[in-house]
Amino acid sequence: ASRLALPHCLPNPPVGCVLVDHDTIVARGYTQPPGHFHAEAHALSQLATAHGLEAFVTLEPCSFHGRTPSCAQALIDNGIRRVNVAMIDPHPLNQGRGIDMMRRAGIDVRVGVEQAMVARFISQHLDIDPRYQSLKCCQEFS
Ligand SMILES: Nc1c(N[C@@H]2O[C@H](COP(=O)(O)O)[C@@H](O)[C@H]2O)[nH]c(=O)[nH]c1=O
Repeated sequence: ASRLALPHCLPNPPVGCVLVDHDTIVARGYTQPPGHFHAEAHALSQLATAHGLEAFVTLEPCSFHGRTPSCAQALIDNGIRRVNVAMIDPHPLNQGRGIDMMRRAGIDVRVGVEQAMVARFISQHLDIDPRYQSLKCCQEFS
C-alpha cells in the first residue's frame, strides 16, 4: 500500500498500513498529502470500528502531534490489539516513543516485521524529508 502514497505524500515518507481481522485484510491505508491522514489514520478512517484488529505498518507510528495527530494514540484509542512495525522511525521526535506509548497502553507490539524488504523501499524517502534533516542536525549539534 505504501507505494500508492507516492508522490503526493512527499516530503513525508510513504508509509503503508493494513488492518487485519483473523488473517483477512479489512482496510489498507497509505500516507496522504502533508496535513492529511497518515497511513494508520487513513486505514482507520475506512472502518466503523477497528476494535481488536491487528495492524501492520511499514514505519513506527508517530508518537507526536505534528501537522496531524499522533498515529500511535489513534491505534490505542481505536482498540487495536497488536501492531507489527517494520522499521523504527528515525525522526528525532519518534525513535521508539511511538512503540513505547503503544506498549504502555497494553498493545502487543512487534518490531522488525519484514524490515529488510521495507527498508529497501522507504529508506531513500526517510532521508529526503528536509524537516527531518534539519531537526537531526539541530539535535546532533546542540
Ligand atoms: N508518513 C507517516 C509518518 N511519518 C512521520 O511523521 C512525520 C510527519 O508528521 P506530520 O507533520 O504530522 O505530517 C514524518 O517526518 C515522519 O517522521 N508517520 C506515521 O506514523 N504514519 C505515516 O503515514
